[in-house]
Amino acid sequence: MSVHGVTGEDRDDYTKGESREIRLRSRRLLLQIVRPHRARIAWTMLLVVVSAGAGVVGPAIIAYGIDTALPAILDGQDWMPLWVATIGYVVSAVVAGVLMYAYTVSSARISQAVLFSLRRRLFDHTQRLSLEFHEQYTSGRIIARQTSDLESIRDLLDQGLNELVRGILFMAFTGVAMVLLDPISGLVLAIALVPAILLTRWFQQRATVLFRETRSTSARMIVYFVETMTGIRAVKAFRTEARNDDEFGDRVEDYRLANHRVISIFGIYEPGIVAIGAISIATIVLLGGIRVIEGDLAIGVLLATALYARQFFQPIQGVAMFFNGYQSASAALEKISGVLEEEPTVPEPTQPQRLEASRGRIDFDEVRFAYATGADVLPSLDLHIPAGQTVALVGTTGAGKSTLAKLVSRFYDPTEGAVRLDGIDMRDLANEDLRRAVVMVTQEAYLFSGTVAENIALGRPQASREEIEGAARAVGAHAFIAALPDGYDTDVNKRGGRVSSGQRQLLSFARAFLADPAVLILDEATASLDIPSERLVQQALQTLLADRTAIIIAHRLSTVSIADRVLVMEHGRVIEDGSPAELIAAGGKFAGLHRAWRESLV
Ligand SMILES: Nc1ncnc2c1ncn2[C@@H]1O[C@H](COP(=O)(O)OP(=O)(O)OP(=O)(O)O)[C@@H](O)[C@H]1O
Repeated sequence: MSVHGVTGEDRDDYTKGESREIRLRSRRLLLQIVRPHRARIAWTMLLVVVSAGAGVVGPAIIAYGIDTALPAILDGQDWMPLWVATIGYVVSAVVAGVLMYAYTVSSARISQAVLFSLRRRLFDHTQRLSLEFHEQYTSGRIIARQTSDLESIRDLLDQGLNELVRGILFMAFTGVAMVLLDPISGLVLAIALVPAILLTRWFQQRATVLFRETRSTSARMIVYFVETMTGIRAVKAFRTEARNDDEFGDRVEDYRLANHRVISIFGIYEPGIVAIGAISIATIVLLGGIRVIEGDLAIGVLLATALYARQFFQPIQGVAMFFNGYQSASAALEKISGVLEEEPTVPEPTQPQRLEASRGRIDFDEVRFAYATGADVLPSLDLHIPAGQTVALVGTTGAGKSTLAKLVSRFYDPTEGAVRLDGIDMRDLANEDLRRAVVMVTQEAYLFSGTVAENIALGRPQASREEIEGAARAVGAHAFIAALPDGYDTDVNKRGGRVSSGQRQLLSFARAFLADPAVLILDEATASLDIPSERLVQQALQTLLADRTAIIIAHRLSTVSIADRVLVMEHGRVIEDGSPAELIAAGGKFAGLHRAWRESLV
């Protein structure tokens, strides 16, 4: 099975080769992102090495103070060594502090830069991917990639990595200082390290399982929350609140239990490490004390080794925690690298043909089309639409009307045959020209956050305010916009800026009017409007469709009357094709539909 891109993302039964492929992919991504910061990384490493070194000399200076500086004063009134020890201690502490500050700032800069570029790349790339990808890879998963996945990488970079590097260096330097000062105490510490490592391994293994459980229970909880709230209308309509409460309660309880189990292993691990530390300090003090009494060890060295032993175990928990953060961050990076590996299924041509001013002729030449997941939706379509014609598509649900429209907008490419605009195969057409020539107005008439004017201006970003108003007037939207609290500057998401579904349609018509494409595809909204709104929308439509090629997926038969030509579709084939009057006269399927509609009106 393939693990390319997002395929197999939800599987947890990867073979060794597949896991390796995924690991390599995310490592490649990491290297690409980190490469521009090589110089800063080297500098940051230098800072942390020197600061950890400076942080470790303190106890050694104390040993020097006690064993050398104090006797010098007592024996010969020589205060110099004590001054050296005091100043040395202060200087090392200040140097360690300043370098630590520089290290923290510098490493934070790197992690911010890495996150920033990852975030941007992910956004750019996801946006560029074709509709086919988005129709399969749900928005919930895209959101998870941009939020929780990036956050777990951020956590690792911000805290985990810092602690790991600093902690390991600190332990290494402390261990070396210990061996240099007093090899016997160093040996005690080395022996104590064995149970500490065993305990840490046990903790890590348990924690891996338990942290995975907290992540998946939390994801289940969030998914349920999002699903319920996005489907709030259905929840209200079917009164499912109580059942949802129970379901959500179960998920919260699972999450609580998972957290509880995590806390209980911390309850064993942390005191365990403290106890190992305490026992090793006691042993060092006991063995050292005996040697001090026997005159084999200086008292200052004993104190220093005890201090070293105490600080030796401090970073170990941070290091253990790093590996947990690392696991979730690397899983996140693997998923993100999968999304970034996806290629647009509708690629831009490498040598695009330019089409400065499209006239709007559309040809389907022997087109066969099937979605990646299924059988032929359009088995064989030969359709020619001259420039300027208004074509209405009617037919049963699932007949392939939207699919035909998606091919004209080049959201998909045909499986066989070609779709041409003014004789040019769409696959060869420059993206920019295609987007200018063909505009699709979808059913939901989506409004982005921003003002009414900004929403209309999406059709042509450089349009002036006069042109925006002109477009609104042309489609009959000016009157209601002017009545909004701030007119064209009303925020569509704020109170008072809420617009009705008919008004929403008029705004999307104004947007399309401003874009002024040669070909307009319109997926008519299914929601029925009241009669005055419907009349308004019909009038707006007539203005919008004048002088351009139009393909309307007609859900309202009233719309069909303004079409030059009607195509009746069934199972991906055009079964009737002609002007509305011709089809009514022919007495076929359309005539039947039309009769039923006429009768429903009276
Ligand atoms: N993204 C997709 N992936 C796989 N199959 C799809 C996809 N979109 C549509 N289909 C299938 O293609 C067929 C045609 O769908 P299409 O949406 O073109 O029909 P339609 O005529 O527009 O229907 P409706 O009037 O209900 O919108 C259907 O059988 C549908 O299940």
